[in-house]
Amino acid sequence: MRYLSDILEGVAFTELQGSADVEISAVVFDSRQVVPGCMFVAVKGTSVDGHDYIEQAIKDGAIAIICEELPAHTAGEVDFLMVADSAKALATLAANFYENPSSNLKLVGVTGTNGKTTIATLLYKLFIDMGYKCGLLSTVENQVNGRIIPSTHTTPDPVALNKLLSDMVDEGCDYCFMEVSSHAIAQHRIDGLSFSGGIFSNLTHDHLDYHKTFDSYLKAKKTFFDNLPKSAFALTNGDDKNGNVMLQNTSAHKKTYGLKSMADYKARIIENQFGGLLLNIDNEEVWFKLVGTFNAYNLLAVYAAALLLEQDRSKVLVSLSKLTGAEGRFEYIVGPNKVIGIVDYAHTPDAVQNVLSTIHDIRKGSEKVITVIGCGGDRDKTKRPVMAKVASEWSDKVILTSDNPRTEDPAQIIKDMEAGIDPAFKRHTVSIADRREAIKTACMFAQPGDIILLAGKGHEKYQEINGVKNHFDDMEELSGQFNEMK
Ligand SMILES: CC(=O)N[C@H]1[C@@H](OP(=O)(O)OP(=O)(O)OC[C@H]2O[C@@H](n3ccc(=O)[nH]c3=O)[C@H](O)[C@@H]2O)O[C@H](CO)[C@@H](O)[C@@H]1O[C@H](C)C(=O)N[C@@H](C)C(=O)N[C@H](CCC(=O)O)C(=O)O
Ligand SMILES: Nc1ncnc2c1ncn2[C@@H]1O[C@H](COP(=O)(O)OP(=O)(O)OP(=O)(O)O)[C@@H](O)[C@H]1O
Ligand SMILES: N[C@H](CCC[C@H](N)C(=O)O)C(=O)O
Ligand SMILES: [Mg+2]
Repeated sequence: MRYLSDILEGVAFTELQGSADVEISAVVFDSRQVVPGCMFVAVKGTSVDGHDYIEQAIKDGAIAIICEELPAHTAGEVDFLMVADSAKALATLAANFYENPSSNLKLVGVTGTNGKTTIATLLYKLFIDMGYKCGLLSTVENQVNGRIIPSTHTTPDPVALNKLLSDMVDEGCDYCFMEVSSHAIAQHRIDGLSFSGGIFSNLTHDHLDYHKTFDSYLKAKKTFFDNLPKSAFALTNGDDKNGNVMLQNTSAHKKTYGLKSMADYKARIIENQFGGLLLNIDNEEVWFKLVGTFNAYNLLAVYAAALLLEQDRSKVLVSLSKLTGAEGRFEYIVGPNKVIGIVDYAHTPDAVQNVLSTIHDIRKGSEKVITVIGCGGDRDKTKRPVMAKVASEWSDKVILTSDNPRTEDPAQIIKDMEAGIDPAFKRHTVSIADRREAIKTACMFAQPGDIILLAGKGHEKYQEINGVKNHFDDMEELSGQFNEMK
């Protein structure tokens, strides 16, 4: 139990009706989760306004209400607190409720369009391998020192987030590595957290449905670095066009990594093959299990962050060289006739281009590349034609299919994709809305040694159609097909 007065610390409220001397059982921002004695925070959302649920929350037992506007009737035993921005207040309230767990951990946030899961997961695995107790908050899963907690978002809401951090503190964790999505920054999910470091991977086209313009997407990412404390490090990819923009207004220690530009942490690719990467990293040659130029960046970011967290350089390299990447990121299996099947989470134009150019770099000769790809429904529509264009130009055959159509018509999403394909590449393209059939067809097309890329769903274990998540797993489908081909 916590007192309202404790939870209000640092919250700039403009009006308080009632007494701050009451015990609060929970902080809740969804009326459907109200429990007796809780505080209900009314947040204006993208589809509805939490203020419309205040009455329901009180009926169900909320005893304190945080809101931007007072409802018409405020009589009764309930406390009302007015704030200028409920979403911002929610983050502070949640952190206070759980006694600011982030200040008892070394918390490192990773942001950027692509690579967040890979970098955060590698850091988690690395620090566990070096003997620390750690936490991980990622798209694939959350972990509290080895205990897996399924994740619903890349970055959880402030209440779930602080609860997870508090569990990490209770279990004696030293570090937490977390992904910081642009939605989370814009929605103040991470406000009030105390970061020891921030890492930027890259910025390319994604989420313009939500941020509207590339500039506001960039500004959201930059806010994370603007708000880092002086004691933290701000580590950026110096080779990315916007890498240095991220650090312009931060007061944290500025550090860079890169393969091309002048940087504090440098690496050079010596070998890039299916078996892994040989990097010259700070003048030492080391083999890593991950594949592709983009993973050279991810590995270098992890190496640099570990050094900034004062870890021993040679221990870091030894551990890092043993690690595999995150689930569903460039995971491959070899089928009959040496056909290679790759499952990857590329769901942006840049990621599709990176993964396909990697395949081109590492294939041995004239093997054909067959790509199965779709685009999410109810998400950025402008990336659809671009992803299809990139896939068609970098593959010998493309099968356009579904990837979580959500509430949209799968055929329309495929049409949006087809619009991006140059007529010269159309004859290499087929459209099969059913992803299972699309994967089966790719396997049928494959000649000995060919490479099949299943892009976009990575670790996901479902296909979301009309609000229903049906079990679907690209790797399971692929290995099933390979077994049938035997
Ligand atoms: C667009 C978006 O990000 N939406 C997030 C947002 O919901 P919202 O603003 O739409 O909420 P809303 O439905 O309008 O409701 C407003 C308020 O009323 C409350 N409410 C609503 C109904 C009710 O009966 N009672 C009630 O109290 C809600 O709890 C909420 O507080 O706040 C919710 C609570 O934190 C999130 O769950 C929700 O994520 C949705 C489900 C989502 O799909 N988000 C994706 C796009 C996202 O966040 N993705 C990023 C990663 C992207 C990447 O990987 O790069 C992520 O971090 O996961
Ligand atoms: N550093 C990188 N640069 C460009 N592309 C990358 C990079 N790292 C990974 N990718 C590509 O992007 C895909 C997603 O990688 P990852 O899951 O690590 O990114 P993410 O930023 O966590 O994505 P999300 O925003 O969906 O959570 C990978 O499967 C790969 O195709
Ligand atoms: N986490 C990201 C990627 C989803 C990838 C793809 N499978 C889709 O459903 O669009 C998002 O929410 O945009
Ligand atoms: Mg991720």
